[in-house]
Amino acid sequence: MAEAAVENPDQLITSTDPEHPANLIPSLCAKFWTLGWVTGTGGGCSIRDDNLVYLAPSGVQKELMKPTDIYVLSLKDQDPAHKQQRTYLRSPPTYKPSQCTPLFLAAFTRRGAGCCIHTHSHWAVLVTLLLEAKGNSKVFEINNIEQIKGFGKGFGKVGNLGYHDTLRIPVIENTPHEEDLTEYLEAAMEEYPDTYAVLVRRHGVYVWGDNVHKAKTQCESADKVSIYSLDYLFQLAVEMHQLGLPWISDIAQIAPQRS
Ligand SMILES: CSC[C@@H](O)[C@@H](O)C(=O)COP(=O)(O)O
Ligand SMILES: [Zn+2]
Repeated sequence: MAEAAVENPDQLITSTDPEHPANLIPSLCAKFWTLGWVTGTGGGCSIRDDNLVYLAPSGVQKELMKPTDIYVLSLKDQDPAHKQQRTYLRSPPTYKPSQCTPLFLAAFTRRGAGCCIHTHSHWAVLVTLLLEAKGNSKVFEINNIEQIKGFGKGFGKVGNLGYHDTLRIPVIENTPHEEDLTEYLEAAMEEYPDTYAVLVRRHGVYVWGDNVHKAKTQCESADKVSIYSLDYLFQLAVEMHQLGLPWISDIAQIAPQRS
């Protein structure tokens, strides 16, 4: 791991602004820990601010991270021919960068995302297990649920999905090493160009948005994605399954009755 020459690397992670990525990543991960989305060392998130990418270290309890633990790299200074040899503008002294780094970078470079969140949410894992039991299905599909309207139609598209539209999230198989997921995540992005998320079987989910707020909370207009909405849908789907209810239904024909 090489480090590029920057006069004062620590300046890159020093700010009193709580919205600065070096402050936001630890506070988001602490919040995600309370939701069960990051557990132990699993899960995490990364933020891109223009050309700068902020990343957590690997193998640390993500909810206990500090701004001084954060890595910073310059996206344009990475050599696409040598993906494994990344150069960092700023590295904490005793860690390695998150194993999720190449997956986060895929969201930034291939989708222009400003934030990518990786959770180990129970609901995400359970959905992938239910799909495994349903013939190892490679896509989660759900329609006719109001919350679907919270999702944009897709990368570069204007507007949101409608109530009767089908939300599709591809599922990739887990690999023993997180980095090895990258090629499958990239292939899923190609196959499902509109998706804002990729489920990883028996592991969790990667979700991205064009900025941190869109990735995390907003859900009311195009090109916005909500990890909260997504986790809500995963939970709903698991509970629908427990009740014997299908995720895809054909109720578009049923018009509301006026008395
Ligand atoms: C419980 S270990 C989990 C890791 O292998 C991985 O899945 C993960 O999400 C976090 O990797 P990390 O390198 O610690 O950022
Ligand atoms: Zn993980």
